[in-house]
Amino acid sequence: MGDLEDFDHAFIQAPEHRPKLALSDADGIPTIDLSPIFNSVPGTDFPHHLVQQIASACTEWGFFLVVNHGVPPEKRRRIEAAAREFFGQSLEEKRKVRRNEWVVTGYFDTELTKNVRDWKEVFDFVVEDPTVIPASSDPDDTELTQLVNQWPEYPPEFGEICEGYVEELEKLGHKLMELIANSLGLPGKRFRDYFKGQTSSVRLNHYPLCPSPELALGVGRHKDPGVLTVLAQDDIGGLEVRRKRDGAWIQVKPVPDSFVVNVGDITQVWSNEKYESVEHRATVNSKRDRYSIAFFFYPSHSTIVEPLEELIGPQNPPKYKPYSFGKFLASRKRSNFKKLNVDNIQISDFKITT
Ligand SMILES: O=C(O)CCC(=O)C(=O)O
Ligand SMILES: [Fe+2]
Repeated sequence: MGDLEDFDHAFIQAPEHRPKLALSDADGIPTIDLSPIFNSVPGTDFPHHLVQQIASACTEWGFFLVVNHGVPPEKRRRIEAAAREFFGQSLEEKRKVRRNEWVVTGYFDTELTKNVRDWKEVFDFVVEDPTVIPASSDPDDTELTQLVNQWPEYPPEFGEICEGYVEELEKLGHKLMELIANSLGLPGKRFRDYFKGQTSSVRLNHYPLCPSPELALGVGRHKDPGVLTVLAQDDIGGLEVRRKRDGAWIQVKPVPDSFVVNVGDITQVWSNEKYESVEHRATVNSKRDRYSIAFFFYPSHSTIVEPLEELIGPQNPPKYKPYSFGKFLASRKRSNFKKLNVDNIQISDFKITT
């Protein structure tokens, strides 16, 4: 991206999607203190007030911040430093671990979100190495394939640092899902088995300085397709969330040592829309570049995603048809390369319309 001379038209958002000065909502995105979960007796439900906070954050915003989350600060600092070292290299070096048609992990700097280019460069890795997913999106094809990581030579120990971070994020992800389960009136371990053979991944984002931040976005508006996303953002700011109440874009102010959590599309389906996956985007700026690290918590490829049976009934019929998460992933992966001029597969494709 650094080799851009003039402002490339591929990055220009349609006027209605260009970032305006986002509102800040003083009592906006809630901050939730997770310390009670480390003090509660294993095997018992979490304190009622904590579960209540999760329920209202998920219902009203689909987004919340967590503090006292149990992730050791040094593990976060190490991966943040490693990301800076990695992205600080020449494009030639970074492209040595470039994503390609066969290896979907590694470095990538030409992502399109809704067919407009994002002002960013990323490095992706999978949590389970290898990760098993279907070879194709064809429902009759039972062949599987493996996603493997590719690690750069520099900085040294990059792979170990990333793995050390993810180990902690996975623990946090499970805790958050226990809280979400309780908040839906379900037992804490309700979601656990879906993650055996998880397809989770991590994306290191770098948003370079942008000469025309009013025309482009670091990431265009989108929803996350997984169960849950846990984001570490630096102190620059730029993440914006669509407020459910009125559709206004609200900034998520950086809070040191916090993580931003949002529920993804799978949680929307599982909860039969009690919780919704909310649109978000990232703006860029011309003064300071920005970094973030997203942990995408995804279930096993064999998961059939559908509204949970405990949450549906005659008064609350299922709003979605079951779909295979593996086939969904395979279809997304294919569209990354073919760049067909159609939207990615979405959960709305499985919505039951009455
Ligand atoms: O970097 C950010 O603030 C948001 C990133 C994001 O939404 C994503 O990677 O899915
Ligand atoms: Fe996202």
